[in-house]
Amino acid sequence: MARKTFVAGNWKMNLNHLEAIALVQKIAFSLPEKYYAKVDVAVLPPFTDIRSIQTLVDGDKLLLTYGAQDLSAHDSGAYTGEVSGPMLAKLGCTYVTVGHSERREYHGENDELVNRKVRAAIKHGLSPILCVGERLEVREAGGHVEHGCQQLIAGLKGLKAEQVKEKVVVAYEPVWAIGTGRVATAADAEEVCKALRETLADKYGGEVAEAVRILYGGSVKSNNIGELVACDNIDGALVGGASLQADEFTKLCALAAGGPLP
Ligand SMILES: O=C[C@H](O)COP(=O)(O)O
Repeated sequence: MARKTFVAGNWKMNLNHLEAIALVQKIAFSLPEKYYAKVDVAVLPPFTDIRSIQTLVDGDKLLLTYGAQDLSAHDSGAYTGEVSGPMLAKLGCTYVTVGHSERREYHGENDELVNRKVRAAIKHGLSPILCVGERLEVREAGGHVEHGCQQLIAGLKGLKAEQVKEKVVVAYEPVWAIGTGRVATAADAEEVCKALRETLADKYGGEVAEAVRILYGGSVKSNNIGELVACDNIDGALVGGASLQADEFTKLCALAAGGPLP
């Protein structure tokens, strides 16, 4: 079964709820419905924007989906500042990124916590977008493939093959390519994405490995999305900066769908 291309826009800590509405409206207006047959499109805004986007998507019956950038490992309770899986599910979120390198680096998230968050997401019906990827020194030492595969195994610990197959999305994001304009070559990205898929096959079987979508993230733009999705093991992109501009993001999604440009 062919995997459907997936483009997710990680807005990071940008755009208030009014700006969020404006951006989603522009994307919805610019990307005709026919493209959604070939590409799934999601936006991942800050928590404060999600209710507004839910209202817009439901009201206008938009085909675009949405999710969050993080969730708590806990369901509820005395965890000041945290947002839980049940809260996100109630807001109609489909996806939640887990283990983004900015969470690992600035919030001290380790593989054990990332795994608890992945399991929390699945428990509440959300699809975790599990982010893995190496820092520059790891790549320069030649440890990038092993590093990504280890993070993948640790992040999925305790999950059943069926849960991985049905719910998990993997994003390979080399830290040195995020927000730097320094995109990994398609061959660099494919090398790791292929190894991630082989790791899934070893652990969960070929059927699961063939079903799971593996995205590349790190300075993806309309001028490089084509060569990335042309790779056998790259099923789309987790897009940061370029997802904040409606024209660029729309163009990128259309190209991921195989074109033509709208
Ligand atoms: O989650 C998205 C990635 O961190 C990539 O961000 P970027 O496209 O701005 O490099």
